[in-house]
Amino acid sequence: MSQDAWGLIATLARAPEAAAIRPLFAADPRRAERFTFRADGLRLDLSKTSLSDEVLDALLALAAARDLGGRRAAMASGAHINSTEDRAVLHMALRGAPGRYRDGAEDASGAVHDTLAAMRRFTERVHAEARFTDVVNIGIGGSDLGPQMVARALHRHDSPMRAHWLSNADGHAWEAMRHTLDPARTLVLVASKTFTTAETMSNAHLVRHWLRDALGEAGDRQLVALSTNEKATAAFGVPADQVFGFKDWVGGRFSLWSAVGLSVALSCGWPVFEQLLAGARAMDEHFLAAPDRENLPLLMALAEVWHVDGLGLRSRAVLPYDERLSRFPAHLQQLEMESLGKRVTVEGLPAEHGTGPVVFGEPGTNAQHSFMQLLHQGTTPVPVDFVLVARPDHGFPDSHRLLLANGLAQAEALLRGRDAAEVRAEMQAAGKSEAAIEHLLPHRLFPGDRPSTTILIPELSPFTLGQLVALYEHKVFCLGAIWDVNAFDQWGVELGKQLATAILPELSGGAAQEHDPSTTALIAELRSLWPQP
Ligand SMILES: O=P(O)(O)OC[C@H]1O[C@](O)(CO)[C@@H](O)[C@@H]1O
Repeated sequence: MSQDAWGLIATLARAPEAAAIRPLFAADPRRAERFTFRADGLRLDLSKTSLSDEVLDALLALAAARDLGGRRAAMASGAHINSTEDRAVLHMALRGAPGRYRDGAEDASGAVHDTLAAMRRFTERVHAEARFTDVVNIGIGGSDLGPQMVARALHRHDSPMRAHWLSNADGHAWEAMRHTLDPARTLVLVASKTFTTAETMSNAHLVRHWLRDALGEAGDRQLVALSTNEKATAAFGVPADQVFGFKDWVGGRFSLWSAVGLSVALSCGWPVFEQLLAGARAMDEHFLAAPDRENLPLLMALAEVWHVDGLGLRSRAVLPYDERLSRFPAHLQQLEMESLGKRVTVEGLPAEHGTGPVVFGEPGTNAQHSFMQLLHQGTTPVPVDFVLVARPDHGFPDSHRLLLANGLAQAEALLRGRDAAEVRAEMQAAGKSEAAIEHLLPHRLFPGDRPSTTILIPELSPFTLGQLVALYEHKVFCLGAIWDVNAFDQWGVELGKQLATAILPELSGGAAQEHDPSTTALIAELRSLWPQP
């Protein structure tokens, strides 16, 4: 059944005009309206893609053939859909009402609400005491990217605390940061689901040492752990009442809503964190209840299937036109590529279809002055997600108009392109000679018909950011279901970790191990350039 649906998509994609967008607008004056979808004030415009009614019907049939609805219900019911780790996938329970989601016999959201209450008490006490001005979050991957992205987006000049992010194993990061901090006024969060991640534990040791140097053993009172591994947090010396836990059914890249979000609550305030959860909850309810044809995460996923599998476009750019969302592309890189960068199906067979594309991005307008050249005139189209925010939170309306005009213009330019007649007329009007026109013409043409999606939110609030992030989380779920890959494991990160552990002693003078000749030579040269005792 799903083979037929894939077959139809392949047939539609082979049509000569399959990638064309402008003819679709020409044929349907209502296209913009008909391919725009909404959920609680968030607007998703898919009209600037080559999705036609026929293509969308075929994609919806594929989703049905893949039992998208049944798989979604399985996730919400706490079934162990993360089959390679034998775990449920219940990040929706982190923002659900008590009683809404179950983990076997347990009320999953109930347990979450106990932790939330403890996080709230802790946050409010820290703010009331006003002893700490700064919070350092030590973590990497999902224990850094999500909360960092959110806190950077929602922090204001009058927010309760400053936040700092220590993720890279590179000691230069801590070297640069420590001079900006007063140990007596700094709270340190060690965020790690496993509490074994090498980079995080290395940084945690550096920072604990710094606290103890300045404050003696009392420095440990300033350590807070956000982890599922209580034993390891105790062994590290974190006071038990400063450990905030979560369950193994929270994947790292989906964990910003859990205790891992404590840095958001501390730096931005508890009401901000609560509203963030409320926004995500609204998107969850939309995802669970909206019909397929109006279901925003599913529709975004279907557009991606069309681009990747139908049109062979293996990358996608994310351009938030809002400086506060500067880390949003980085968060999506992990969310999407760690989830969907898989080459075998859930059953372990070779994937028959293209899976996760390369995701990259930068905020606009900066992106326009770096990689947009390739998107406009490179040989392969790169679909773009534009994120626009209607109302700014500053008093510089001219800046905001300039920003929005650019975001809209980029999407328009990708779609309409620029043909020879237009370029020629422009150059003639500028007084160029015919020879110059002929010389420059090919360089100044834009093919157009390059797809983009525009997400418009009325303002960047904790609620709308919660909606936005959950929208992408559910899109990832849908793609995992359609491509038949486990979107919730990440075995691909293991090999490098193991090899690094083996190489480590060699860099401190240990016996040479067996490697490929290139690695052996590099280790030897490093040892001679930076000899270790
Ligand atoms: O929270 P932890 O256990 O330190 O893991 C950090 C990150 O490492 C990974 O396991 C692999 O990169 C991510 O999935 C995770 O977010």
